[in-house]
Amino acid sequence: MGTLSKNILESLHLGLIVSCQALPDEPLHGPEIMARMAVAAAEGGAIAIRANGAADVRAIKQAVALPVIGIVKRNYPDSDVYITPTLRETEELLEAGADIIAFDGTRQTRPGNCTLEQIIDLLTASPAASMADISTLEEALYAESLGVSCVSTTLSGYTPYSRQQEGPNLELLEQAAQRLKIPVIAEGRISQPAEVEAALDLGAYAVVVGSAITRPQLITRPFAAAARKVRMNRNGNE
Ligand SMILES: CC(=O)N[C@H](C=O)[C@@H](O)[C@H](O)[C@H](O)COP(=O)(O)O
Repeated sequence: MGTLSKNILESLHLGLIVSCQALPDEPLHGPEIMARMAVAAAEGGAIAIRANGAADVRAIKQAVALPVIGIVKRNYPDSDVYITPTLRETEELLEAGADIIAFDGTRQTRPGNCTLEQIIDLLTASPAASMADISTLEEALYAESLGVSCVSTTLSGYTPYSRQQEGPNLELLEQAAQRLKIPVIAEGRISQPAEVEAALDLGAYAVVVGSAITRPQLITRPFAAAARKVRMNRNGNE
């Protein structure tokens, strides 16, 4: 890792990273909207932004003076791996100027003949830092052995063999933080400020929060459900 990417990684320490992502089927899809979302996150105190797609990465880098962690979500017919699955997506993010590039760090089969090792080798030779999105402790240890800059617990609950649970997998986070020498980022299903604090106390280098801050269609649901509950109770009692 070069000095620049080392400094960027260090700037994340004990901070909140906000994931600003909206897929094509989501109401807030589009680089301009995601750039405004990133400005709002920066105003709120985020120290870095995680973003999907080269266009969003470019727009966000123009809008805020924060490091950007880039991914490209792309589905291929021959693989379940969809977060920066091949060298093609990795190159798109390098061209877009992502400071840190995150990718599926599991050992699942990738599209084409691409391997995890190839992606990490490309990033190691690049100016960007690398972040392996893992779902188990074994994957975290393996990614570290391949020379990644950091790992993130992003994929816990999203691979068929990892622990499936509603909230964040803080146990995986704690174990990885104890065993690895590189930074371990907490990411996935963190929805309360107290969980951010808990993750940092358990050894997280930094914490990523996405949906709980940047997906208003999901944030609305529990409020609407609370109103619906009252409505149903009242109607039932009338
Ligand atoms: C599994 C997967 O595809 N995770 C994606 C990775 O970038 C995003 O959809 C998540 O929003 C992000 O990881 C943050 O997590 P949460 O939105 O739960 O705070």
